[in-house]
Amino acid sequence: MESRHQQIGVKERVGYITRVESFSACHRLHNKSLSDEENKKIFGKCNNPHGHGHNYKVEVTVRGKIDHVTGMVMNLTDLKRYIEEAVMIPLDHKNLDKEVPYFENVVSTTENLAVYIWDRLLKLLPPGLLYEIKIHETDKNIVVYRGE
Ligand SMILES: Nc1nc2c(c(=O)[nH]1)N=C([C@H](O)[C@H](O)COP(=O)(O)OP(=O)(O)OP(=O)(O)O)CN2
Ligand SMILES: [Zn+2]
Repeated sequence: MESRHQQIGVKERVGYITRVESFSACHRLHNKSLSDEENKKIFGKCNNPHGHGHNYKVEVTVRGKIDHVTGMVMNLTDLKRYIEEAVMIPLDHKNLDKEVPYFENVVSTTENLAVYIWDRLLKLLPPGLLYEIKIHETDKNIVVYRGE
């Protein structure tokens, strides 16, 4: 069904808005179902038993219609609250493998971190808005996940 604005010929426009947050965490790349030798071979220095840390930067992008009344896809203040709940509270200053139950049996790669964040945000955001999670693990290592 056409909205009132479509009926009177006002063009519907779609926008993408992004909120960026940073958090610090430590981890170790290790798969419990593999031997120590296999883990060492696959993950190399990142399998060091004492772990290592990152200052992760997360970019959360939502996509949706720009509302004619508010001028917004969604209020960035609301997005900030959702990211606080889905990302900052569970992950900031945490040992991912030991303090985040999800990673007990899931290797804490940045790909899996992006899936974790996607799944948590999907439960909080209004339906159909979440578009992309981009994580900068380092300045050189960047992962994108779009829910596929
Ligand atoms: N596909 C993936 N590969 C790797 C991941 C990952 O999450 N997904 N993670 C790591 C390590 O966690 C590691 O911290 C990255 O190390 P490194 O490549 O050494 O990081 P830098 O780019 O900062 O190092 P430079 O020495 O400056 O190149 C490994 N692989
Ligand atoms: Zn790492």
